[in-house]
Amino acid sequence: MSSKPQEMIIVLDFGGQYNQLIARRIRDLGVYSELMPFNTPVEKIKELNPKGIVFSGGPASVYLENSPVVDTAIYDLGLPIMGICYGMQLMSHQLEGKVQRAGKREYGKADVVFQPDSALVKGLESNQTVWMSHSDLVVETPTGFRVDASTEHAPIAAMSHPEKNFYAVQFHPEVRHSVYGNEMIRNFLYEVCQCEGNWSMETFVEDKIREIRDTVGDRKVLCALSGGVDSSVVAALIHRAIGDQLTCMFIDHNLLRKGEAEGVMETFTGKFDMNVIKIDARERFMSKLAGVSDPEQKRKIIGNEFIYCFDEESAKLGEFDFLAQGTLYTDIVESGTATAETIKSHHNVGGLPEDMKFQLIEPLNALFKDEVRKVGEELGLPREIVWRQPFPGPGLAIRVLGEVTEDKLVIVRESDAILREEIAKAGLDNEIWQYFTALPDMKSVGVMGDSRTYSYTVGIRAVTSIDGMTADWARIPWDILEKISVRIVNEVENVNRIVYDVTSKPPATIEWE
Ligand SMILES: Nc1ncnc2c1ncn2[C@@H]1O[C@H](COP(=O)(O)OP(=O)(O)OP(=O)(O)O)[C@@H](O)[C@H]1O
Ligand SMILES: O=c1[nH]c(=O)c2[nH+]cn([C@@H]3O[C@H](COP(=O)(O)O)[C@@H](O)[C@H]3O)c2[nH]1
Ligand SMILES: NC(=O)CC[C@H](N)C(=O)O
Ligand SMILES: [Mg+2]
Repeated sequence: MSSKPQEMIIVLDFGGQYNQLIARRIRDLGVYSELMPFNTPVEKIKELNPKGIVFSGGPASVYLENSPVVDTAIYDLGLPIMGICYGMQLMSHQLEGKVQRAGKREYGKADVVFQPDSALVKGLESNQTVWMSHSDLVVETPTGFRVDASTEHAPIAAMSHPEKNFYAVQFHPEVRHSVYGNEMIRNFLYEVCQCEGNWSMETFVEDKIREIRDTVGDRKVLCALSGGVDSSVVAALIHRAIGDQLTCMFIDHNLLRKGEAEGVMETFTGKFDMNVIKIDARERFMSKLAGVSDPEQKRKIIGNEFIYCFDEESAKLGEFDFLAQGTLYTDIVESGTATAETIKSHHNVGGLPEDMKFQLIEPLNALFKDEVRKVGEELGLPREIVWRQPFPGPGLAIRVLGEVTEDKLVIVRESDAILREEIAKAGLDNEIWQYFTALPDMKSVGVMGDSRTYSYTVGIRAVTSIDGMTADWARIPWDILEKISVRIVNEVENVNRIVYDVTSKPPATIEWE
């Protein structure tokens, strides 16, 4: 499901770190935008009928063999194009300008001077601070292009072909350090692409509802419901679209937090007028996980088992052609794409079995968590669902490092419950984005009641974030950490040591597996 009835800007992805931010900024400026692989066929682009295209940054060098390129037919579509960093270099290279390695690399802030009549800086100051990250440079513009801006080390820091509506910048307008970056993107959207700006969460909801109705017709949809933000929003959206053609299925795989199974059923059967079924799949997940300790293998087993479970259980209820999931863009990019490396296979993307028969409905798959929360608010979902902390589908299985056993699950479940209780008591639950305990496969020596212990260490992880793509460790006050530590060691058996994870993402990730 990716047909877009509205104005759209396509961002072609050349593998840069900030690419997802480009699409994000464009949406924030009121125009729908999606990131797509750089090799998306021109035919597909034409079909989507975008108002313009952005070429993103990326780590490659255009003058080397096998670097990613676009089909040159793209330049003949008559569409505005904006090239950013690698995107600028590519435009220059393919239109027969010249790119070479720079004498001096530029990383970080740079002062750029624009020609005041460039469309990108309409209404803005010509002297600006921008953020650079490159070691190659355009040294000759292609025929018909003009130089729009320079920095000390980059005489061609921006260029354009105004008749063709091609614009290119060596710096990164999508990052906040580029002071007028957002305004330059706005100028590209509204001055160059002549967008109207008809995208908002409200129109997003309307479009998705229409799209779901068109796709589903009178058939039935099974929604994988975890009670988390994403699947709750998906369920509400689909319910609005097709009413009781929707059945939600919540799986208890024995990897849930304390009280979660009961809590989710209570919320959904009490507050919503939806069909929600709980499946007890504790046995089957545990038996499949027995003896497995590799994180990726665990994730794939869980992803597969989810689908087999949905398949078998839904067959008992009738015929379901569609499976709806709360997949977000983050899940997709971390699972690995044509250009992005696999960081971890999210169960709902990289963990799906090849022989799956359902057709997927994933209305949120271009969005980030904070955008999904806005959709949830737009749909009128209760605060406690919209602002719930994320909980991964593979659940406690990726918080018990190595092999998952009942004994170890008890330790994470109980310690997590204490952590959550204390964080709530301290009133920190709205400030901290996600918080949980993890059980590294590690024992150490302690002394309790004059006796030697040789027991497990529990790790506390708490992070602040906006979208889960990057995160910082939360500065929980020491006295609260102390309370949590004392309670866990006293109340959870087989634990004699607590550590606090003080790494951000990157270089770590939020979950430990
Ligand atoms: N226990 C479960 N039962 C049924 N479906 C699940 C379960 N856990 C996860 N899923 C499915 O996998 C998807 C991805 O999980 P994920 O944790 O990213 O999203 P979420 O649980 O909806 O939201 P949140 O990120 O807030 O936890 C869910 O949206 C849901 O469709
Ligand atoms: O549904 C999910 N299925 C998964 O397989 C999965 N792995 C990580 N997460 C959640 O994603 C966010 C980013 O996690 P990481 O920094 O650990 O990659 C964090 O919020 C994680 O809890 C998952 N969610
Ligand atoms: N950030 C980028 O897009 C870098 C592009 C190119 N590899 C350079 O170093 O100049
Ligand atoms: Mg979840």
